[in-house]
Amino acid sequence: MNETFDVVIVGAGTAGLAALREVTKRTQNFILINDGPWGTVCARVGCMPSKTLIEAANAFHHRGTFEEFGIRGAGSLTLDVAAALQRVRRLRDKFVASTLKTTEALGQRAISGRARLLGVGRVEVNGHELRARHIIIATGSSPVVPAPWRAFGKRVLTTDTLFEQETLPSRMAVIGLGPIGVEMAQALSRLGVDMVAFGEQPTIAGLRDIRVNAVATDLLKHEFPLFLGEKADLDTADGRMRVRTRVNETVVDSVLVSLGRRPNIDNLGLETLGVELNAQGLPPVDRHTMQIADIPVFMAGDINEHKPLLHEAADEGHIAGINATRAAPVRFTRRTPLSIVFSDPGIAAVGSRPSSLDVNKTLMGEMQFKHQGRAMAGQRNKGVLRLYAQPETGRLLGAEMCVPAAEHMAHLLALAIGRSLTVHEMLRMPFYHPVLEEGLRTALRGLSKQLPSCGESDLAGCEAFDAEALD
Ligand SMILES: Cc1cc2nc3c(=O)[nH]c(=O)nc-3n(C[C@H](O)[C@H](O)[C@H](O)COP(=O)(O)OP(=O)(O)OC[C@H]3O[C@@H](n4cnc5c(N)ncnc54)[C@H](O)[C@@H]3O)c2cc1C
Ligand SMILES: NC(=O)c1ccc[n+]([C@@H]2O[C@H](COP(=O)([O-])OP(=O)(O)OC[C@H]3O[C@@H](n4cnc5c(N)ncnc54)[C@H](O)[C@@H]3O)[C@@H](O)[C@H]2O)c1
Repeated sequence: MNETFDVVIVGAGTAGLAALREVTKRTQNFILINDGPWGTVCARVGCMPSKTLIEAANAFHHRGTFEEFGIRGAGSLTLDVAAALQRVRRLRDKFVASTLKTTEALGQRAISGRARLLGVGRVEVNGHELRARHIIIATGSSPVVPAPWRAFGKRVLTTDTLFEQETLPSRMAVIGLGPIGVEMAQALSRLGVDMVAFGEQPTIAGLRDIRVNAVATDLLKHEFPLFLGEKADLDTADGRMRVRTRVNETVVDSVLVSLGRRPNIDNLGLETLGVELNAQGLPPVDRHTMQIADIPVFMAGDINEHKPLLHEAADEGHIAGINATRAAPVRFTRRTPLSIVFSDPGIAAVGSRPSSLDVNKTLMGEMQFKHQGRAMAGQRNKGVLRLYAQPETGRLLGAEMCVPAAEHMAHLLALAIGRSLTVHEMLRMPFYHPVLEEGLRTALRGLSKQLPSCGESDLAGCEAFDAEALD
């Protein structure tokens, strides 16, 4: 191929597909290159199969609430693990098929192969050199597995292999308690695996608020042993796999390694771009344009390590796709930070993180869900929600939580924070009764008490009854 393409997109994950959508609106002179299976990490081995497995685990786990509801016979319910895993793969295949529709229609403009950059405007794939006016790099990330651990073969699982299992081992360890470790350790435990989990940090699931972290870790510890604050390593004891920390050791059949993910940059040729690379081997990327330095190369999605989340990858592909087809890049305002971990209760963080706020200059509001009426009715009365606000203006800055319906609460708060709403403006919103959001209102009222009071004719000043049935 001697022609020069307007755009070459490297990587057909969520970021690459979002870029493709924008590029195809502006030019048909493009190439999309993908190494390995098509269908995106999200649909194949990420968000979707993990959430499908979690749903099965939670459905079975809820039998533990039946007796209290007066439903008898829960003790005789059994789980067909193989069938649950088959369902994960069946749905996974549908999810993957839905992502393939766009790329299958591309014909020769979609190339399977491992791309390597040869310089600005030059990409090599399958032994051929392609020329491009603009390049979008969206090669994603892969699970970190320490080299010595690979010697354990199939006994070491990652989320790349977990959903392919026909059945589950009896005893497992999860090592690494970021979002993936927490979600999978709880799900596997609820599916009947004898679980033990290890995290190097004192916090789990990316939480920064130590009060929320304390509640979240305590809730998980009721389900399986959790060892925090120590790095774990693997070795062998009498031919069996052993997980060791400085203070603990335990023998398991298998390990799910969730130590984090590293950008797919091996042999990608980033060094040929003529820009300085950081210690991780990554170039500087402007998160408002997705451009690398001032060269016609863009980098979107998990590869750039900004925020390895699906909606951020999609936004970054969108930005890169538009900017790779323009003479001068447009600067985009990024969205309010939002992350959700699909544990039960859910864990979420919105807006400014407590670690970035001056605690002496920030108001804190808190709600413990133990006494929240609607949560009690559904046997979901666990967890804590914490809100942060600016004292001078009463503006809501951020929130962290481990509460029932965290995913919905977090979206409501993201809207409020994105619109710069104040505590009193939020308290003017109607709160239906009885809903879990009344717990959010209690936390807002806690903040309101620390602010100058609103006028007598203002419904934001309507106070709590301090009664489980009414708040
Ligand atoms: C288990 C798990 C659960 C998750 N759950 C959630 C969740 O609930 N919510 C959420 O927001 N996020 C979640 N994520 C994160 C989310 O899946 C990612 O942020 C997102 O998929 C990243 O998309 P991407 O386009 O950057 O990369 P990918 O989808 O990984 O796409 C990159 C593509 O580039 C290809 N490639 C790599 N190198 C080359 C090369 N040299 N040449 C050509 N092609 C190449 C890869 O093979 C791949 O096909 C989860 C991730 C995992 C692993
Ligand atoms: N619900 C979601 O949004 C969701 C779900 C899953 C994944 N993701 C995305 O995928 C990314 C990767 O997730 P992750 O959980 O694998 O990575 P992570 O980097 O968030 O967490 C990995 C954890 O493993 C710990 N660790 C590393 N080495 C260790 C050792 N030897 N012993 C014990 N602990 C060790 C680290 O300290 C860290 O806390 C996340 O950052 C997230 O953006 C999102």
